[in-house]
Parts: sequence; structure tokens; C-alpha cells
Amino acid sequence: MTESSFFGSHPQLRDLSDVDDVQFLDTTLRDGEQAPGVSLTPEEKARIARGLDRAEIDFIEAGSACTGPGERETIRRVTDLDLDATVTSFCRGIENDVDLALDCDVDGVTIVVPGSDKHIETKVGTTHEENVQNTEELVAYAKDHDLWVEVIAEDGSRARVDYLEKLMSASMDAGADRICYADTVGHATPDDTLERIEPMTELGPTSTHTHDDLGLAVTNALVSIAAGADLVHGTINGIGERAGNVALEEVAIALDHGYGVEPMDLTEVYDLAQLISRSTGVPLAPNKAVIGENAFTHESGIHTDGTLKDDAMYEPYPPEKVGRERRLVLGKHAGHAGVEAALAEHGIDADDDEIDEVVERVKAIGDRGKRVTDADLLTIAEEVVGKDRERRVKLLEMTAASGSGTPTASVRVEVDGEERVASGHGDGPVDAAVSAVQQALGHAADASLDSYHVDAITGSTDAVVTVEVEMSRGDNSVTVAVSDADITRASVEAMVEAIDRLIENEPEQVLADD
Ligand SMILES: CC(=O)SCCNC(=O)CCNC(=O)[C@H](O)C(C)(C)COP(=O)(O)OP(=O)(O)OC[C@H]1O[C@@H](n2cnc3c(N)ncnc32)[C@H](O)[C@@H]1OP(=O)(O)O
Repeated sequence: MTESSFFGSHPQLRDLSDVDDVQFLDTTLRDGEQAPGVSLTPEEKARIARGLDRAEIDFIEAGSACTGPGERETIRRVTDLDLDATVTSFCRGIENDVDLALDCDVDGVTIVVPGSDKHIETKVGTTHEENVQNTEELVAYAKDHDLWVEVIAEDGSRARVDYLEKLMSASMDAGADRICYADTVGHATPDDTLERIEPMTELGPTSTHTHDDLGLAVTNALVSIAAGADLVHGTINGIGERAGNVALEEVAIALDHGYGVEPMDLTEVYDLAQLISRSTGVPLAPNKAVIGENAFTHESGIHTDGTLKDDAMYEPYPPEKVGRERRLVLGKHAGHAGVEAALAEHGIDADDDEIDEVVERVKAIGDRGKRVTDADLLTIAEEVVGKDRERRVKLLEMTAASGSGTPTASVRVEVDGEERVASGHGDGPVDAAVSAVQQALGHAADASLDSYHVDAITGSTDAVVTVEVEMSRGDNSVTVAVSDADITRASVEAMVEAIDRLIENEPEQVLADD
């Protein structure tokens, strides 16, 4: 935390560390779902809403009731959950939209009315005066129906400042609980934000809704709070229209780490981010703050060495703060300290010269543009340390069939020198083959598949694919990558090799035919 605050030194801004409470309105289920191609089922929305509630998010915008009966069913699934959060629906400045929201039993509505000339005249086709009057009537109508009401002036960042004040002031006078500044198209600089939101905060409780088209969504949210806003709209993972909404986890960590303000339970955020990514099909960028795969992963030798000496050497805050763990991985940039630590983790003793030899070979794999898996490291280490290793489990043969019927597969494996044959079925050929392997291996296959990742090396249908799996059994975990033109074969080979590694030091009985 800083001694003298940049924000606090500006006459119109408050010091963020003096802010008592900032609330969040999560709109992942509404604005987030507006990201092209995203559509959530009622079950998915309910699961995400429960996660948001666990993370102590204050408001959940569950959708836009006006969208249609399917959307209303998803909103009802959320309102039925009886969450601690206040559940809202987006409504246009239309009475019927409020009625449709009421049908979904929401606690409140965000009423979105046009704010800029463009939105008033060209989009909605009304006048400035009529827009104010309509807004007043709608707020009164929603309040008469016991709803919590926030009025959002759409495209507020391109609105005329005097008109924005007039519209927002009329909304508060009509009984709105809060008003919201919206940088709908992500056009605003911090100066634009301050110019518009500061007078709004004089009128009543003010929220801020920022988008990331200029990469300024977090900055503008922070400027808004410093100018007096006390509620931030945003989405987890920053999904949303175009370049997305402000990522709530980024605002949360900036407030927490920088200013000691805790607007949500950040320890829940990583699980939530993954759930949302899986449900929406929008992958998490590896370099994304807080939730990206690389946010707490160190590969380069200098960083790994520093991190081994002091966890905080190359991290602004510990991963546990956001429900994550640190990972040290090996690659082209590895150094002696990182390799030594990785070998120790796998119980391999090597002297300094042997470690240096392993470093050289690890770098050679990296130089070929490849990731270095645990299996690569262990194979290199075994060669360098001169330890011969007998594989206990080998895949000898595999066939898989899929078509209009249930996918099936059969495998022939060698287990401690003995051949076994088994078959299985599943949701697809990979699933069927994995089931067959599990049949063949019995208890030895009691390992969990923690991650499964496929990369096509070339972009055509005859591409060689690399399947990378991470599997664990008890406290041990291992990553293995296998490349093959056949995705099923690569998947099964990778899993069999991972299991072989995991049971390496286990007694013979573990592979007994059971
Ligand atoms: C900033 C934002 O995120 S805006 C939210 C975006 N969300 C959505 O669009 C929700 C999903 N939308 C839908 O399912 C459909 O667009 C519906 C059901 C809402 C409307 O469908 P349609 O009646 O077919 O209208 P259409 O989509 O063609 O056009 C939108 C209408 O909403 C009107 N409208 C847009 N914003 C507002 C507003 N803030 N207040 C009042 N009316 C508005 C437009 O003027 C237009 O009406 P018009 O055809 O009379 O000119």
C-alpha cells in the first residue's frame, strides 16, 4: 500500500484506502452471456449463480427477462435458489420489460435507458424530454412493485454531461435506489470517466459499468470508485460484449492488494473462473491476471531460483489468496536450481554435474519449441543418472470404433510382464479406450485425471496431435505428453504412461488381477 495516494492527491478524488465498502454487481449471466456464441442453460446459470453467491458477490444480474421464455426460465432457476445476493434482471426502458422481470420473481431491476444523443434519437427514436419522463414513470412503476431499482444511462460516456445529470437526477427523484454510469462502448479515458461520474455521485448512490475496448476498464472502475462510486458492475473472466466487461477479479485484487479493500471472497474466484470458462466455452487466456494458467507459474531459471529462495520474489501476492497454487515448470529457460527442485520432487538424487547435464537436455527440448513434461524430465534423468527403469505397464495394442452406435474400444496391455485384454465403451472413442484400460489395470488405474489438453501441431485433418495429461494418485502427480496422428491412441498412451509413472514405487499387489 502506498503512503500518499495518487487518487487522494487529486482534489475531486478520494484516497482508495479510505473507502469502507465497495459492492459488486456481477453481470456474467447477462452482459457476459451477450459475448458472441455464449448461451447458458438454466442448470449452468444456477451453478454459476451459486458460485457467485459463495464468493460473496452482492448483486447478480441473472439475465434479461425480455429476451424470451427460455431466458425467463434461466432467471427463475436463479431466483429459486434463494441466494444471499440480490438477484436482478436487465430491462429496457419499457414497462413490459419490468413486467417480464416481475414474472421471474427477481429482487430488483436494472433499467437501461438511452443516455447519449445517438441512443436517444437514432436508436430508440425518442426525444430528450420524453426519455426523462418515461424514465421517471418506469422507476415509479418498478418501485410500486417493490423492486430494487438501478437506472443505467446507456452510452453515458458519450452523453452530454448536463443531460446525463438531468436524467440521473430525475431517476433519483422518482425513487430509484441507485444510478449507474455506463461506458457502454468502452470509449472513455479516465478523464471522461471522472467528468461524468463525479457529478452523478452528488445525486445519489452511484454504480459504474465499464468495458475494456481501450484496455482501460479496470482503471476506469478505480477512477469511478475514487470519484465516489460504491458499486462496480463487471463479469468474472471479463467476458462480455466485444472486448468484454471489466473483470471483477481484477478490480477485486487491485482493491485488495493495492488498498486493503475486500469487495468479494477472492479465494473462490479461481474455481468460479474455471466453471464459467467451461460453461461458456470461452477459454481463459494463460496470461490473464488472477485466473490465467501462467499467473503463478514460473519457468525461467532466474525466477525459479528466486522463488525457491523466497516465495514472494516474483509474485505480487500469494496464489492462495485467489484459491490457487504456485507451479514451477521446466523449459528452454530452466536453470540448475529449478531442475534440482523438480528432480527432488520426484525423489531423484543427482549430483551437480548430473543436474547440469539434465538442464542442458531440458533446454534442448525447449529449443525445439516443445513443453517439457514430467515424463520428459524423468526419462532424461534416468538416462543421465544411469538408472535403468523397467516399465510396469505398457500399451501393446488398441482398437476403437465409433459411429452411429455406442463407441467401443478394446486394449491389450502388459502388466508386470503379463498380458491382459479388456474392452469398454464410453461417450466417445477416447472415453471408451480409457474405460478399457481401467478394466485391464483394475486398482492401478485409480488415478485422477486432473487435466487433459490436446494441441494440433498442424491445422489439417491429418495433423499430428499432442495430448498432454496431468494425473495424480495420492500425493503424487505427473504430466505426460504423447504425439500421434491418432488422438485416441495418443490419449491412451499418455494415460498409460502416466499411470506407469505413478505406480512406479508401489508394491506388486497393486497390479494384481482383481
Ligand atoms: C448495453 C447492453 O448491453 S444492451 C442489452 C443487450 N441485450 C439484449 O439485446 C437482450 C436480448 N435481446 C433480444 O432478445 C431482443 O433484442 C429483444 C427481445 C429485447 C427485442 O427484440 P425485437 O423486438 O425483435 O427488437 P430488436 O432486437 O430488433 O431491436 C431492439 C429494440 O429495442 C429498443 N431499445 C433498445 N434499447 C432500448 C432502451 N434502452 N429502452 C427502450 N427501448 C430500447 C430499440 O429501439 C428496438 O426497438 P424498435 O424495433 O422499436 O426500434
